[in-house]
Amino acid sequence: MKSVVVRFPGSNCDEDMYYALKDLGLAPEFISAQSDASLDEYDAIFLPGGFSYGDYLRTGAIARFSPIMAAVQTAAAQGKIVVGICNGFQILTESGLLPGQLMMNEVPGFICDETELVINQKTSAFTNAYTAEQILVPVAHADGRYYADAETLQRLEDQNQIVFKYAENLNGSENRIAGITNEQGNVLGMMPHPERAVETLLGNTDGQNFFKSILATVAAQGVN
Ligand SMILES: NC(=O)CC[C@H](N)C(=O)O
Repeated sequence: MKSVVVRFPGSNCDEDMYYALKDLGLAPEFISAQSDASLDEYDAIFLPGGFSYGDYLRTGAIARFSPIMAAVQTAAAQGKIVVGICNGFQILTESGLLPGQLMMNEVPGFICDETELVINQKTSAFTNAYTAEQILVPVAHADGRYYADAETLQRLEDQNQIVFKYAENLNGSENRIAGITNEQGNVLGMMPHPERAVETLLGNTDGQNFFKSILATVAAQGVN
């Protein structure tokens, strides 16, 4: 398989993401958000964390107009794996690829910590390799409070689109939501950072199975 990490002006988790993908066999490349190239050659597309366009206006609100986003929309519609971590999640909601919105944390301020996540959907494209009920994953955000209207929240619950929930609600997210997919299950956004939990030397490998799940999903689609 081949994967790609999209670099926006202000991305700062792009190298971490690239390292995790490379280490775990997802064969990444980088592409600039300013590119209008096609993403046809890639099986999975990753929008990393950071502060695209300085978080001005609203997080992700400017980045979603980047030239590359047309190809990201196409890839998502084709059923390819599209992942947005943290600022990437914010860009995906602003793009309309995922429902809802990321708002300022309930207690305003930047949270930099590790947090327990409940794996709420074990069979998703992003969690199928996990056997654990909960995993420990780093978080680093000021605008991580997931918000959607009651009808949308009910639909997310009913259609099993809530993949990760916070064990303890650290930012005031509705329904303790930490990560969701689209209806088709191929586009995922999450605020915590699995790419920062893949290295024994750094003391946490709970993120590895996130990437192994994607590898298994792409392999099941018939891609080597
Ligand atoms: N680590 C990140 O991606 C930060 C996301 C975003 N800029 C926020 O503070 O909420």
